[in-house]
Amino acid sequence: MEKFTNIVIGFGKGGKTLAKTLATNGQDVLLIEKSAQMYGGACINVACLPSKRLVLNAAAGMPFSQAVVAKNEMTSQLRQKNYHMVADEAQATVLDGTARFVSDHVLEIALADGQTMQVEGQRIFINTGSKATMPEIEGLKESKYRLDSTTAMEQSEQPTRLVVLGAGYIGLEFSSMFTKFGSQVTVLDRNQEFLKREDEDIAHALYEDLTADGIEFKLGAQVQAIIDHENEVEVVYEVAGQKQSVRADKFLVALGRQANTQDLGLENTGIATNPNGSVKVDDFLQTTVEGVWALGDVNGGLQFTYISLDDFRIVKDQLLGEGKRRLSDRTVVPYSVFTQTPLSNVGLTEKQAQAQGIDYQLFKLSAMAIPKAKVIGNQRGLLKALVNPKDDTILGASLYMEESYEVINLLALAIKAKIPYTQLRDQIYTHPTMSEALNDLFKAPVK
Ligand SMILES: Cc1cc2nc3c(=O)[nH]c(=O)nc-3n(C[C@H](O)[C@H](O)[C@H](O)COP(=O)(O)OP(=O)(O)OC[C@H]3O[C@@H](n4cnc5c(N)ncnc54)[C@H](O)[C@@H]3O)c2cc1C
Ligand SMILES: NC(=O)c1ccc[n+]([C@@H]2O[C@H](COP(=O)([O-])OP(=O)(O)OC[C@H]3O[C@@H](n4cnc5c(N)ncnc54)[C@H](O)[C@@H]3O)[C@@H](O)[C@H]2O)c1
Repeated sequence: MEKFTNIVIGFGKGGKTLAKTLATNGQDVLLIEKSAQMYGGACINVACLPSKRLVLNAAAGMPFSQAVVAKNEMTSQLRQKNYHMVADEAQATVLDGTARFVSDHVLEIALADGQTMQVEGQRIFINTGSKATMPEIEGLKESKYRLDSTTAMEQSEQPTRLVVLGAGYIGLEFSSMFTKFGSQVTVLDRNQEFLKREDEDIAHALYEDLTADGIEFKLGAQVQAIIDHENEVEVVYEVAGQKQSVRADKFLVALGRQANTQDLGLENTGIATNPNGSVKVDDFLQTTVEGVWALGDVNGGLQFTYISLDDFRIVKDQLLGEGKRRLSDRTVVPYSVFTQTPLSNVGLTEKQAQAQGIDYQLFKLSAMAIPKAKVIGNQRGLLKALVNPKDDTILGASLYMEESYEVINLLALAIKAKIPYTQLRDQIYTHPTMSEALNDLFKAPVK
C-alpha cells in the first residue's frame, strides 16, 4: 500500500489551495478527485463562477443558449488551469477516483478505470463539498422535469415556465437570472416571511423589485407533490390549508445543500458527524480522529467559497505557521446574493441589533441618490448601516444596490479594522462609483 504524508479528498477551494501550498513547501501530497469534470471543485465548474457568468450575460441581453456556451468555454478553461495548478507540482499527484475510508488513515479509491487501490495518509484532509438536498416530497426524485442548480445551467433550451422551490441564495439568483433570460418564474418557499434573516425594509425592496420583474412568489407554501404530465410538470402545494398547484416546463430544487459524507465510509472510522451529516470539527478544523481535518462545505460551516479558503488558512497555520488561527476568531463574514440588483450584507442587521438589545445609530440612503446608479441605468436599491454611538465604529451594513458585492468588502474591512464611520463619510472616492455612496450614506443618522 502506498503511503503519503498528505492526502486531500476532493478538489474544492480549501483542498486544492492546501495541496498546492504543501507541495510547494516540499511535502508529498495526493489529491483525489472523483470526476475529471470537477477539477477545481464546485465553485469554478458548477457553482459560483458559471452562475455569475450566466447572471451577467442575462443582464447583457445574451440569449440563454449562447450564454450557456460562453459559460462552458469559461469553465473548461478554468478546469484545465486548476488541474495544472496542482498536478504540475513535483511533489503533488492528482488521482481520478472516488475515495472512502476503510479505517482512520486508510482510504480505498475506486479509480476511473474500474480498478481499486488503497492508500495510507499520515494526514488526511476531507474536502468533499456538498450537494443539493432532495427532500422526501412525493414524485420529486422520480420526476423527469427536475433540475438542480447544476443541471439548470446545462440546459440547451431555456424553460419557458419554471417553478423554483426555495427562495434562498440559489432560488433567488436563478429566478432573477431566468426571468432576465425571459422565462416565466414562480418561486415557492415554506417561509411566510420573504428573506427573513434580512431587515424588513431591505427584504421588501428586493421583493417588490423581483415581483415587478415578473417573478411570482408563493410564500408559506408547503410543497406536497410533483406530478409529471406528458409535456409539463405540476407542482402541488398548500398555502394556509388551501391546496393549489402550478404547472411549468421544469422545476428547480433549491432547498439547501447537504454535506457529501454519505459514501465516505466514515462508519469505518472514529470520525464523528453532526446530526445534519456534516463532519464534526473542533476550533482548528480537526475531526474526532487525530491527523484528519475537514474543510469547506463538508464541515457544516457557512457554505461559501471564501469560507472554504479561510478554512485552508486555519489548517495551513497549524501545519506551516504558528497554529494560532482558529474558527472562533473568524468574525465579519460578508455575503452577497447575486440577484440582478445584488444584495450584500455584513455584520449586524437592524433586526439582530434590536433582538440583542444593542444600541445603534441608523444611517439610510436610497440608491436613487447615487450618480453611478443613474449611469448604470439601475437606480433600484436601499443602503443601511448601523453605527455604535459610543465610538462611531460600524456594527453592520446592508447594501441592496448595483455592485454592492464590491462595496460591501470596504465596509467589512472598516468593521474589522474598527474604522469609524466618519472616516468612510469623509473619504475621497473615485467618481462616478457606487463606493462614493458612502459619503452620503453616513451624512446624518435617521435616529
Ligand atoms: C449554484 C451555486 C452558486 C454558488 N455561488 C456562490 C457564490 O457566488 N459565492 C460563494 O462564495 N459561494 C457560492 N456557492 C457555494 C460554493 O460553491 C461552495 O461553498 C464551495 O464551492 C464549497 O467548496 P468546498 O471547498 O467545500 O468543496 P467543493 O468545491 O464542493 O469540492 C468538493 C470536491 O470533492 C469531490 N468529491 C466529493 N466526494 C468525493 C470522494 N468521495 N472522493 C473524491 N472526490 C470527491 C467533488 O467532486 C468536488 O469536486 C454556490 C453554490 C452553488 C451550488
Ligand atoms: N451568492 C452566494 O454566495 C451563494 C449563491 C448560491 C448558493 N450559495 C450557498 O449555497 C447554499 C445553498 O443554497 P440554497 O439556495 O439551496 O439554500 P438556502 O438555504 O439559501 O435556501 C433554501 C430555501 O429553501 C426553503 N425551503 C427549505 N425546505 C423547503 C421546503 N420543503 N419547501 C419549501 N421551501 C423550503 C428555505 O426556507 C430557504 O428559503 C447557500 O446556503 C449558500 O451558502 C451561495
